[in-house]
Amino acid sequence: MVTKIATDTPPSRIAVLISGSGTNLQALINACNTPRLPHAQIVLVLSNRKAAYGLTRAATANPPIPTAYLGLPPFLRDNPGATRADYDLAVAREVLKVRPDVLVLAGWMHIVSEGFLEVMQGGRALSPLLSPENKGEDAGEQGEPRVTREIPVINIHPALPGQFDGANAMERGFEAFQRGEVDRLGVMVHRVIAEVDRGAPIIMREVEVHKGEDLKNDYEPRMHRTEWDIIVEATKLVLDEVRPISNR
Ligand SMILES: Nc1nc2c(c(=O)[nH]1)N[C@@H](CN(C=O)c1ccc(C(=O)N[C@@H](CCC(=O)O)C(=O)O)cc1)CN2
Ligand SMILES: NCC(=O)N[C@@H]1O[C@H](COP(=O)([O-])[O-])[C@@H](O)[C@H]1O
Repeated sequence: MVTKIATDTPPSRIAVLISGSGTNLQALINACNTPRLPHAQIVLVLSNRKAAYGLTRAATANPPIPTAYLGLPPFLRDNPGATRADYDLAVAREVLKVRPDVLVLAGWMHIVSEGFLEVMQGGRALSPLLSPENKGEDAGEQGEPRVTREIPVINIHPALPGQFDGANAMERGFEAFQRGEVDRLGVMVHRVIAEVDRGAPIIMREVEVHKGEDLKNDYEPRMHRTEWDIIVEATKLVLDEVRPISNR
């Protein structure tokens, strides 16, 4: 079934946070404006690591995608007295500037604060950056306006719900399987809540794994292929919720 989308409606806007190679970002770039992700545009790629190859993927995309780098250590260095929570609000500020319909965490290796999620949900306004009297407080009228419509935040995580929360989940899962502690592994895209990797799954998929096989040469490539499928499917699902095709 071909989805006819009125050409005068603006495309759906996707912002992506990364920290590394960006193969999941590449999957989104390749899927944009195809039936897998129709009438969609990536409007920002932000990394917390300067050397993230994903920034190059964005800059060399056709057309090039705007990029930004915002690292925690340099932020704290350049803003004496600032906190990690202030850093998260600075990241939120960059995201709000591009008015995304969805925010995708694709290999973003930084745990975001409750304050960050509140801003995305529209439950809190951004205070003028680090304004002493408003540091951390909800500035409301002095600060920038709250988002008028919640920006869903989704994350891809290389484990099944409740299995291996946190960093290095793919490696930890693989080793646990080889030790016989688990009998199935997989990957999920979930909504992001304060509790790491505990947000509601949007899509989860098992990934084939075999005793005695190699992590780098066998399991990891299989995991990535599955990730590239479900990050596109989940992003489309969420965009269809936010901007149903009929409204596009
Ligand atoms: N509040 C949330 N923030 C994030 C979530 C989430 O579910 N809730 N998902 C992560 C992605 N992720 C797992 O999918 C993950 C990423 C990073 C870490 C972590 O321990 N990060 C350390 C730093 C590690 C490093 O720099 O290498 C940290 O943030 O201090 C855990 C889970 C994205 N954010
Ligand atoms: N906990 C979060 C996490 O571990 N995310 C994982 O980081 C990798 C990023 O790859 P990429 O930079 O090639 O997209 C992916 O495997 C993703 O699942």
